This record gives sequence, structure tokens and C-alpha cells, in this order.
Amino acid sequence: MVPGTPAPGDVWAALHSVRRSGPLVHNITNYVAMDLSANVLLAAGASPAMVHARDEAAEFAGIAGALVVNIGTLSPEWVAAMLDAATVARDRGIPWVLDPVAVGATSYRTRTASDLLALRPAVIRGNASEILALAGAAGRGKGVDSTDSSSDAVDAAGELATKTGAVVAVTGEIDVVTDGRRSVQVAGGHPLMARVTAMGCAASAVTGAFAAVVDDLFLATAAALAVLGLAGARAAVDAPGPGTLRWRLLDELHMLDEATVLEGTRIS
Ligand SMILES: Nc1ncnc2c1ncn2[C@@H]1O[C@H](COP(=O)(O)OP(=O)(O)O)[C@@H](O)[C@H]1O
Ligand SMILES: Cc1ncsc1CCOP(=O)(O)O
Ligand SMILES: [Mg+2]
Repeated sequence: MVPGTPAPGDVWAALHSVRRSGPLVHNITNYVAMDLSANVLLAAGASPAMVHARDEAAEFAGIAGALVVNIGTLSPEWVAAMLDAATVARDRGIPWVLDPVAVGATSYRTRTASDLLALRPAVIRGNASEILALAGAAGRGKGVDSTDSSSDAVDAAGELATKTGAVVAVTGEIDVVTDGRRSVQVAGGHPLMARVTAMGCAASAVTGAFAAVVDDLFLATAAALAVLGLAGARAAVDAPGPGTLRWRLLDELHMLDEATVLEGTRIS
């Protein structure tokens, strides 16, 4: 195993920490994702709050354990709130996660993502087409969905991590996490997860919860994705379709215990 690769015991310790501390996770996320992200955070043991008004976003970021900024449904008021909140998080050392939904699809998204990048997110989590676009490659996504596989975006993720100082996670069939120096693959999950809207947004939200309680953000990110992937794989067993997977995922996240995490974590 490469030195620095999170072990199953690290993943369990991280989940245990989330459950023990119940961190407040401030989300400025899209209309589609609000419900699933909040429920996934609760099932993981964190306290979600979806707060996007410009009048309060900066103040709220200051009391949170982590901030998650997701550009899925944009408007000028929301962008201003995102920039205000991310500025507070940066200035106070509160870890914040950027989910660059559909970056590259329009110049508004690309400009907004670039303005947010300048505020130094601690973690960037996107699908392969989004990470490629953010790293400067021509956008090949289909709106919010990826048309690339994570393996196509490994180099782009490494370059983005080095350039921004963020931990970068590319999700898909295999999740790749890198800080530019260390890089791991997190296996797990299930193809049905990609048939549930806002599952990637939920992955970013859970990453925020782990980043709030684990100092090593590389470990926090890998652990969050391992836990979500494990819950997703278990939820998919005998699920006839995405509807069943969606509700079972919450139950599986809630029920994950030490033995299951130690047995089911696949990080290499
Ligand atoms: N083919 C797949 N096999 C296993 N897990 C998957 C697959 N596609 C997506 N996932 C999982 O679903 C979650 C959402 O990822 P993804 O679909 O890449 O994000 P997005 O919704 O932003 O495009 C991640 O945890 C990822 O690991
Ligand atoms: C469908 C849709 N449209 C705008 S945001 C959004 C949700 C995207 O969620 P995810 O990136 O997790 O698939
Ligand atoms: Mg997404």
C-alpha cells in the first residue's frame, strides 16, 4: 500500500468522529440537491443547514464547522452569497468544499467557478467532465452529467490540486482523490447511484461533514467517499431501481457499523 493511503480503520475513525461531533455543515446548494444533501448529512451524523440568502450567508458560514458551495442552480444573488460565505470560510480557516456543477457548460458557470476558486476551496469534488473543465480542458459534459470517466481526469485532478492547493476528488465508477502529492482510488458505490439526481451533490455535502472533523483533508475526502460508496453499494443490493436505492441509502448510511466499514472499505 502506498504510504499515506487511508486504512479502513481511518475511515471508521472519521465516521465515528462525524457521529460524535455532529458538525454543523452550511450548504449553499442547488434546489434539486437540498433535500438529499440534508438527509444524507443527517444519516451520516452531521447537522445540515441550507442557508443561501445574501443577508445571512457570510454570518452563517462563520458559525459552521464546514461550508459546501454548489453552483447547480445559479443566480446573481446566490453567487454573491457564495462569494461572501467562501470569503469568511477562507479568512477563518473553516474548510469549504466547492462542487462545480456543470462548469464549462456556460460562460456564467465557468466565470463563477473561477471566482470561487480564487477563494481557495479546501476540497473540490466533481465528476470527470467537471474536473476536466475546471482544469482548463474543453468542457465535454452533458449539462450536469459526465461524459468522461474518472481515469480520463486523473492528470487534470493532480494539476488542479497543485495549482489551487485543494484536495481534488473526481467521482464516477471509481473515485479518485488527490492533493497533488498523494493520490488514491476509492472503489465502491453502484451504477444506480448515477441514476439518482444530486447524488454527486450529496457526496460533496458528506465530504464537508468529514472535513469539519478530520484535519487531514485528503483523508477526510477519501473517507467520506468510501462511506457514501459503501452505503450506496449496500443500498443497491436487490434494489429494482433508483427510487429504492435513494431511500435505502439513508438507512445504510445510518446503520454502518465498525465491522461493515472495516470489511467494506476499498481504498488503494
Ligand atoms: N458507475 C458507478 N459505479 C459506482 N459508483 C458510482 C458510479 N457512478 C457514480 N457513482 C457514485 O455516485 C456518487 C455520485 O457521483 P457522480 O455520479 O460522479 O457525481 P455527479 O452526480 O456530480 O455527476 C459518487 O459517490 C460515485 O462514487
Ligand atoms: C439536475 C440538476 N440541475 C441543476 S443542478 C442539478 C443537480 C445535479 O446533481 P448532481 O451533480 O449531483 O448529479
Ligand atoms: Mg455533480
